[in-house]
Amino acid sequence: MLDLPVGGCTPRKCGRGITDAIISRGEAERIRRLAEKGLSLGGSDGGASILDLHSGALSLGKHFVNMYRYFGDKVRDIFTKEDFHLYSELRQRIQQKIALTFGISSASMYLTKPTFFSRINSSEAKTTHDEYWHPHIDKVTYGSFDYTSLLYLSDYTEDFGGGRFVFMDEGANRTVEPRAVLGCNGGPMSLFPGTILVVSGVWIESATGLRLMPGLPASFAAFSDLVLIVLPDSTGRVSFFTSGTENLHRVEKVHWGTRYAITISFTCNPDHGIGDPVIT
Ligand SMILES: O=C(O)CCC(=O)C(=O)O
Ligand SMILES: [Fe+2]
Repeated sequence: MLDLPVGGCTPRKCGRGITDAIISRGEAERIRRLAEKGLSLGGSDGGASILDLHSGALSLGKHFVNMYRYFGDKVRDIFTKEDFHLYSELRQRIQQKIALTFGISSASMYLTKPTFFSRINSSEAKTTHDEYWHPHIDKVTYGSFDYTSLLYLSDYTEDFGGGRFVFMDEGANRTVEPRAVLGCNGGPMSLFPGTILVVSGVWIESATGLRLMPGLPASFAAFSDLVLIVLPDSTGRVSFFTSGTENLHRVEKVHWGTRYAITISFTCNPDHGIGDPVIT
């Protein structure tokens, strides 16, 4: 295995990308069923539940349990080896896509924690864990992240309303000292042509080339060149970005229905790396 220093991984250019071309709808639906099975064992009393196959963390009421300990053999009955194999396969594909886009070595990035499924509905928040809508910077919130990816597992307007992902560029520019920029060594921000291009909308890479994201208002470009609102027609879509202050973001409140996604995160620091989950 190629063992590059962090120099081959740490973002030199900050950026964002979005693609529908690496994970099929069918694969996304299969992985959503895995999430549904796992989350059916628990679930938050409020609107936001998580399931982390790595640590076993599962929302339950107002708390979390380790589902591997709490449910024991029952967990082994509901997840199959194929489920875990698919999870690992999709993770690898996303990792390779990020490496290719940012010009780094896939072997120099490591999966890190937390990497988790999220299920959000419109129930009222019961604890702060249910408050998923706050603007945040992943590297600040989670520490080890260098690259964040989000795999969407349900469809905006079909399965749920509200719940769009929003990059908050103006806020980031206002509140962040240049010196405090994390993660991209002060380098420029890239919106990758061929992956994402914000001129009069958001262009998404698909199996047949580029296509304009459906469902955005014609007035979208008037917002700002850099504020992206990512979601419509989303099952199987992967959004990925550098995790520093350049990518301050939030999720709108979900108004109806249920929204599934998975946050898959990568670090350049091998000490913070984690392995794929295994069924024991
Ligand atoms: O689900 C999303 O669209 C974003 C989730 C997020 O921001 C996070 O997990 O840090
Ligand atoms: Fe985030």
